[in-house]
Amino acid sequence: MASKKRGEVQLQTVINSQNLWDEMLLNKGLTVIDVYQAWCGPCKAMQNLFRKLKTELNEDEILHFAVAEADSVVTLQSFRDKCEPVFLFSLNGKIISMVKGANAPLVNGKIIQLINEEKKIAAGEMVRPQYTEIIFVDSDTEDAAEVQDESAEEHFNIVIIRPDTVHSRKVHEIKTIITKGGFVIEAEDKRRLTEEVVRDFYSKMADEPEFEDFVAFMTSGLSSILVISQENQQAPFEETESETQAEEPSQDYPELEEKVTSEKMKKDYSLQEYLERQQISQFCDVGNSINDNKFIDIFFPDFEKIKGMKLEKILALIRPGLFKENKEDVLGIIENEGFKILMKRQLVLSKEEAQIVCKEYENEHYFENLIENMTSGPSLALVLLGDNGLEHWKDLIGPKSVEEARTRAPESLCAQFAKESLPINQLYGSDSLEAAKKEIQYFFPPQSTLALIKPHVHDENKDDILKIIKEDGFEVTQMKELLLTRELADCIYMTIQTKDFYKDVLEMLAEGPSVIMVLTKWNAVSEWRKLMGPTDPEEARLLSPDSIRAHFGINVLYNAVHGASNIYVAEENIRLLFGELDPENLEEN
Ligand SMILES: Nc1ncnc2c1ncn2[C@@H]1O[C@H](COP(=O)(O)OP(=O)(O)OP(=O)(O)O)[C@@H](O)[C@H]1O
Repeated sequence: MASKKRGEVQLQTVINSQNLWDEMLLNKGLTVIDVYQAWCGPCKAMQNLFRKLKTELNEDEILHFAVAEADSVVTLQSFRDKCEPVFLFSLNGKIISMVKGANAPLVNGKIIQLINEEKKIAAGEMVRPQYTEIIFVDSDTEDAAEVQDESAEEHFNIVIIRPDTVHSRKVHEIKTIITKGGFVIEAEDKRRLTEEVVRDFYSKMADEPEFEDFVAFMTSGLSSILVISQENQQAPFEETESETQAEEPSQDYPELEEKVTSEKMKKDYSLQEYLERQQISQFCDVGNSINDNKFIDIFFPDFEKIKGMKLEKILALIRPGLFKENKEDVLGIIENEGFKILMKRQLVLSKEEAQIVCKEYENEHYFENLIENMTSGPSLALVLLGDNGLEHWKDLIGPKSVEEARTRAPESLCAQFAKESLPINQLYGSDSLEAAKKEIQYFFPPQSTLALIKPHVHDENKDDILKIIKEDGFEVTQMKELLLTRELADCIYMTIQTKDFYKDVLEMLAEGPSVIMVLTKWNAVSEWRKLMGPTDPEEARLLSPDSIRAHFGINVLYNAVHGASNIYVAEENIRLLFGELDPENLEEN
């Protein structure tokens, strides 16, 4: 190590015994520990970064740096005889993170993130996150793989598609361009961003003169949020062996930073670069990878569960014979198999409809009989959503004929629920995803309704209501916040203008902005009225306890939500508040 100049404050505490390690754990705040081997010394290249951070952050009370010799500290025995540098992050005595390799940008980002969090926690602005403590195990054992290594973590990018782009219905187009570029959309949702989230996500722009207007714009309507990963992507920041070996202790930090940064930029930048090349970067914003995990937690709390899933929507049909006798058994099996029933419709098929769902039997001698049977009583059409839904449903229902099912797939629903009257599978499923799309459109033609969340509903309850709406299979096609003028209120509440209580309704609407939405789903007008529940929340709590008014309504005036009374009013109000909507591909956005 270079000799210290007289008077120079020591940057890193040296830990070369277990006692000193235990003492270090008593540090308040964050301690960044460079674990080194006696034969090669600590990572000189990173010392410049630490020096810079120490000066810039000026947080000596809560930011400490240390070097620890793996051979002298029992706790660090799993790091002995390794040539790769390792950086540990100890927060108030607990090792909560680790970076392998001299990855300057990652270490830099981690320190800034943890120090900012410590400051916010001290100021009472945030609750301390639940970090998992890293327990070191001998690297020769299999358990070693369980140690959390930030450098080898999977990385995902958050992309926010701006409200004006969602409003002009370009989301589908943008998603198609993104997937054509080899990127995978791991999760997506549409929501109105809160001011806090916008300020945090776009914090780099905070000093720009028009930032306040930008915040107002970004919170004005629905944004579309995507989590993106790149197929076959090498984990970002993961260094190859040659890169690691090239990092000699004698190297200068600026060169190293440049090398690692350019590596980071190359991988991290590719999505941004691709969006720019495709000329769509003005419609959407890519998060910075240091914060992306935090925003994934905010937007998709169950991301760990859904990532990697191939959620597919298909049309399924329970034919008349089975519907009549075993409907409940089959619905139970469907739910047990992990499918979500998005829509359900009991209908007596027309001849034309029966031909669609019996196409695979058109050359069979019993085809005429089959069509007759199919049109003789009610069937149940379902829209199912499931992981790998298309194949899963095909496997579950089995072959198209009972004979084949009995020999080849006796466990299948076809064999289990065979009816002697017809030799065919009593269950139908779409043959491909393209066919599913067409069939769903045919059997469940989308309809739109106007919905409103009234001004008295608190922000957190608005989010809960939106969640309920989406879980009920509605697509939130449009959304904005608006203070309803007398003129607009008169149009929305045309039928109650002569009632005594109308003046109370006007006063209630004038209390603040309402959230105005276009909700799209099959039979949307009546489905939304069903989800809202009876006008009076008291009655709702008795008769429809799961309804929105039962949960969020206070009294008959402050009853949380409104819905158009019929399709004509819905269409007229949507036109008034949002202009003409393209009826094509309503579910595509
Ligand atoms: N008796 C009343 N006193 C005060 N306000 C009322 C009363 N009846 C209805 N309202 C208010 O007027 C709104 C419109 O009344 P309407 O009879 O059309 O009920 P609705 O169709 O269930 O509700 P909405 O039209 O809001 O979906 C109600 O949502 C409620 O806020």
